[in-house]
Amino acid sequence: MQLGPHKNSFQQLAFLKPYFSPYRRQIFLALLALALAAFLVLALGTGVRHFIDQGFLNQPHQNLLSLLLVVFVLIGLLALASFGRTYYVTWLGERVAGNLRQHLFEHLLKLEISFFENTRAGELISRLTTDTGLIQILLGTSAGLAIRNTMMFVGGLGMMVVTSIWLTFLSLLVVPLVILTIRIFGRRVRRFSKLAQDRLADLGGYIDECLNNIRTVQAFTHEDHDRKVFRDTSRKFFVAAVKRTLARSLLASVVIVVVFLAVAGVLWLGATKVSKNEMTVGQLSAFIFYAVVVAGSAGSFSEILGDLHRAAGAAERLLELLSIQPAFHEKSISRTLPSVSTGTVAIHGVSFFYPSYPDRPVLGQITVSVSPGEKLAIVGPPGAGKSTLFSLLMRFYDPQSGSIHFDGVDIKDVNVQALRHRIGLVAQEPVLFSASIFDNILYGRPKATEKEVWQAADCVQLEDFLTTLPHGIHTKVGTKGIRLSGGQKQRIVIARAILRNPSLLLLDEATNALDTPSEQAVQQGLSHLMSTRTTLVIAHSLGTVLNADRIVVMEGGRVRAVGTHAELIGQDELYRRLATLQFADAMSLLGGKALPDVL
Ligand SMILES: Nc1ncnc2c1ncn2[C@@H]1O[C@H](COP(=O)(O)OP(=O)(O)OP(=O)(O)O)[C@@H](O)[C@H]1O
Repeated sequence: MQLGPHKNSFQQLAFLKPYFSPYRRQIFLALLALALAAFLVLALGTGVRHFIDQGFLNQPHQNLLSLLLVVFVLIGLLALASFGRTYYVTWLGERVAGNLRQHLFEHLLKLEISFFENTRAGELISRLTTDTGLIQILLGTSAGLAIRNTMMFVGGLGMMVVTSIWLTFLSLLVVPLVILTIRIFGRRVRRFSKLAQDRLADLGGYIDECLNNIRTVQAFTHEDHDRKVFRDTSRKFFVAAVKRTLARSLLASVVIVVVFLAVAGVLWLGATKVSKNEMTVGQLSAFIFYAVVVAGSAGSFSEILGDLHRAAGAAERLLELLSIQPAFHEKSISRTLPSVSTGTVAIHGVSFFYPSYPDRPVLGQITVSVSPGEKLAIVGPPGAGKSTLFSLLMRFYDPQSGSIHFDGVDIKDVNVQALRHRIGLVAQEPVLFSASIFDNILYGRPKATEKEVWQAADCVQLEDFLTTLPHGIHTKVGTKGIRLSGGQKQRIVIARAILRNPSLLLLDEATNALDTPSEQAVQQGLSHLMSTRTTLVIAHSLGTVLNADRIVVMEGGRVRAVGTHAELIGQDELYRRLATLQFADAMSLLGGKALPDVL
């Protein structure tokens, strides 16, 4: 699934509405503080008028002190209101952006595997951090400014009318000019904002891929190439960001020039009126004060609009993510798994192609049944579809035809998490998180006790290794377990599966040689894990196929033969070839005899 373009408009910001609903009290307090701050600024204008006309010009000694006192009280209240405004508006911005981020992350966790195959993690990280950051700036700063300035604009305009209707009329002539400027430049700001954000996401994606594969980068001395690609990508972002900033700066400066030219014109007209005694100095001063307030508010709208356009671009990108439907709907759940799990699997007539390659069938008419406690080995040449079968059992994908039953129930009818809860997948490549060994094992069943974690670690003979570590089982393994050897990693992921205690084990067997103590421990761990549950194992070693109850031979997405090792060696040409090629080393070691129980 590709993240595609979306219609861009301020209306998209409306998706934020539900995120505000739990915070009515804070919204009320923020609005109250905003209204009070705006009212007080406007009241200052009247203060200025009386200060000049009565206090300063006419009776300087009588009223000056009391007027000054009133102004001080107003300023004190203004400080209080400004504090409330800043605090509550910022609080709301942080809270809503945090909740949005949480919602997006939860949404991502529900999306199907194929989405992540087509979207780079770095791009998603950029959306979750930078884009929600832009929304946070809008809500935590710009929205407050917008409301305050709207109040000041409307209030200031009202006071201008009260002070001099004629001068107000003249001042308003400038408004259509301002609106036109905003429309012309605003569109450009929005376009370049989206572009800059897209380029930033590309940059994030590149950093993510490069740093995650740093060993390959260094091993292939790819640094120079990566430096160049990064510089080019970075330059594209810079160009887009500069275009955005240019459009934004032009918007701000043109609006400010237009507005303040108008103020200067009004000042000149007002001065003429004062000289003709048609207006008092106090009135003109108050008018100018209000005109500056109104002009300042109008001027700041261009800045706010810039933020709004940037946030609209971010909202568009976040909506693209949110509009992607999760793979599984609760509505499709019509059955529950039986309370006692036997681990039976019945695959019937399953055909499948990957959504990204609809013309390339990967599995065709697969029918296999696995009884409770049975060990079924799957063998076949590379690309036969063995791992794909595991992906279908895990419901990472759904087959286009046929059905898969687990514990007697069609897996399409049950809750996908309940299904996965009963399955333990041990992948060929051990996946570790940058946490301690203890936490990596606990990942299998987060509610397990410490004793149970230790028991799982004992099953894979981790004890000796743990004593060599500075913090024992609580030693951190580094990013992706970089500080551990391949065998140590494998033992930890097996311990994790042991702790999970699934009724069905899907094991993509590691191909490592079996001649070191570490790998013997891996095999013992696997043997412990397989002994008490239904197991499907993609087999790469002779030991595994010999110990399996049955072996399925796959080729080109189809089941070619099923039987025991002895049966297949006699009957199936491909199996014979696989056994002689793939298991040749082990067979030659034993002179062609069966291996002792290693599993
Ligand atoms: N995510 C994917 N998207 C598209 N095609 C895929 C995907 N994963 C695997 N394939 C294709 O599906 C086919 C079967 O792959 P699969 O990994 O199931 O084979 P396999 O038998 O497990 O191979 P191996 O033994 O090499 O691991 C291959 O042709 C592969 O290219």
